[in-house]
Amino acid sequence: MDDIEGEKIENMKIIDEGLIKIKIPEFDKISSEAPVFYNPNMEFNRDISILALQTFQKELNRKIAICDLFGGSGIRGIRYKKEITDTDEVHVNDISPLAISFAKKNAEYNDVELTFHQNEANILLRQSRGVYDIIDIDPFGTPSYFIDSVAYSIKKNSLLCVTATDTSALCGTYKEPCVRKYNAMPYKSEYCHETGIRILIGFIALTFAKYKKYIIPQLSHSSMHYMRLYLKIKKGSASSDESLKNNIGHIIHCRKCSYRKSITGITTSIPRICPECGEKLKITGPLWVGLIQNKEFIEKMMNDNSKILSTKNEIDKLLETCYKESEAPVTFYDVHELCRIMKISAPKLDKILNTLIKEGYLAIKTHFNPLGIKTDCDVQTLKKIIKRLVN
Ligand SMILES: C[S@@+](CC[C@H](N)C(=O)[O-])C[C@H]1O[C@@H](n2cnc3c(N)ncnc32)[C@H](O)[C@@H]1O
Ligand SMILES: [Zn+2]
Repeated sequence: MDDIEGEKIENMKIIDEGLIKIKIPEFDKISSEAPVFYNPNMEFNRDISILALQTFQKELNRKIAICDLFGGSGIRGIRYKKEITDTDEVHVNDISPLAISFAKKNAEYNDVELTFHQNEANILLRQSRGVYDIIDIDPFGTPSYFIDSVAYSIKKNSLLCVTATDTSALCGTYKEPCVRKYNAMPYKSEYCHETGIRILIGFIALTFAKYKKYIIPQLSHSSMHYMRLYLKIKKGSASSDESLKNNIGHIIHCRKCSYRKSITGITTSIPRICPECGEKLKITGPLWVGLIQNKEFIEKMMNDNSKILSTKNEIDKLLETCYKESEAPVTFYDVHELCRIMKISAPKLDKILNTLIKEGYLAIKTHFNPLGIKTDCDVQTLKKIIKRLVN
């Protein structure tokens, strides 16, 4: 039995992850109601983070200070300290006194020295401007409440890692929460996980611009129930203006014929009627229409994926797809959705990909959807190609 925060915790269990072991209270189900939050399904997220943070540290080529702003059991911060070489300080924060007590015990248990804060995340960020090279935000649900404080607090030439688990808002299951939290109109299309991640990135970019800071996405992925971003942060008013001008825009989509297009610019006029079939268009945004993957950064992560990570194979697969996606066009076609519109049965994905490539088009798989194709081929030509393959 352990005595933590004056409470006797009857049933403890030991979790073995990466190079560490932590003790947490026994729980029946993963829930924000648990006395201390731990989600075993997020091991993949933490493993990728180890790789991304190590890659960033190597690029900086000096010791780095990391803030794990929503520490929970401490597992993330402890792993960062233990598994990333050349960390300087790792700070772990959580609003819950019980979580911080567990995190402290777990740090001792793993023989690592960390700095602990028991604070509301916004308050810690406002009090620690310019301190951290990396800030990791892994809250319950939306990160939107914390983005302004991060934008104020974070150093230039730093890395921001963001998890969002409110995918139903970002993907447009309900419109109002997305408008409220991200000031953007979502649309529940077959590629809504991509527009969702782009809404999140766009919201961060627009918030950061107030502080003359801008973002360069390094790796963006939608996995299981969450979205995760790794963004480099730079500073400069002219570059922030330029970044918004080139990367913020809207996506127009026709429900009837599946035509879609990304429109760059905040004040650019947006067509309302589908040029292909005359149907009224759906408009998503404002969102990030620029690149969401960085080839060089991902390549470095791939080359570095030699650490002992139990999700290594899944990481390899994701990184390879994101690497290929890095220069692909915005949005993708879901082959089954196109075939549903055309009322035909779907040919094999690889058959379509190979035909597109043979005919001189770009054709790439996407991590967002196993049935998705990113291509520069227009939708009407793509439909003709698919029809030809079926006949
Ligand atoms: C999703 S969990 C973090 C999980 C952890 N990063 C991991 O990898 O296991 C979110 C944590 O944020 C804490 N929290 C919630 N609201 C907070 C706030 N406003 N400021 C700081 N911590 C907060 C909760 O107590 C909880 O431990
Ligand atoms: Zn149309």
